Amino acid sequence: MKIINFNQSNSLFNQFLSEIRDVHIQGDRIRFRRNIERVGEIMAYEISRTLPYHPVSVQTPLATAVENVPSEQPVVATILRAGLPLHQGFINYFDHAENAFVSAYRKYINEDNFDIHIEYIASPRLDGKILILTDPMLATGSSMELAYEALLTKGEPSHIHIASVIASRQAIEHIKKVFPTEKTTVWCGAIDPELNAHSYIVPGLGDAGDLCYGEKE
Ligand SMILES: O=P(O)(O)OC[C@H]1O[C@H](OP(=O)(O)OP(=O)(O)O)[C@H](O)[C@@H]1O
Ligand SMILES: O=c1cc[nH]c(=O)[nH]1
Ligand SMILES: [Mg+2]
Repeated sequence: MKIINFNQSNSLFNQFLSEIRDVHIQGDRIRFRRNIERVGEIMAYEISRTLPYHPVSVQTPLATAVENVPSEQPVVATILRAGLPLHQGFINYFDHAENAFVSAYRKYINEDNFDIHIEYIASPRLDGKILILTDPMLATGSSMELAYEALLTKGEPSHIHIASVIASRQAIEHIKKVFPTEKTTVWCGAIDPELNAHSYIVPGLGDAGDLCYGEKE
């Protein structure tokens, strides 16, 4: 399985990620969402380099130009609700993509233990298509695993790109076990070392859904 960690090279991406993490900046909700969207835009651009391309002739006002354009458009899928700004970033660039949505949330049994509930899925057929699964946080990796399981009821994608802002080391190990190695690529902004007792990523960024949209009860 190919794992691409944006933290390992220097670019503007790191500026966006540092603002996303920064407790003194992330409270500016519109900036937080927009920074996550910008991460999605950069990741979409990088993933676009891996697509198949073919040449097309374009009529300019003066003559004909030949340009290479993608031969296939991906299906961009996200996990509600924290995935929405990342998803928006992807479709800002993949503007011809199909879209899929899955809801997943942690239902706490007690302070430290929870089950993940999937209740909603809206997706096109996925057979033979390139699937991009977006979620800003890969903590245990279970939401991503269960969302993928739910999406498989819509067909087998030809390739799966998992895109997340911050992953834990544990989630990366989990993803390696439960996704098909030969056709999965993971793109993440950083791989953090730990999970705390509530299975939050440390240092992480806090609660991505709440930072985007406010607390839920
Ligand atoms: O890897 P995991 O351990 O499954 O945790 C990651 C999940 O947690 C967050 O969503 P959350 O459950 O907080 O829902 P929300 O988007 O409604 O805030 C995040 O967006 C992931 O979906
Ligand atoms: O660190 C984490 C883990 C799960 N969900 C979040 O929003 N943050
Ligand atoms: Mg949340």
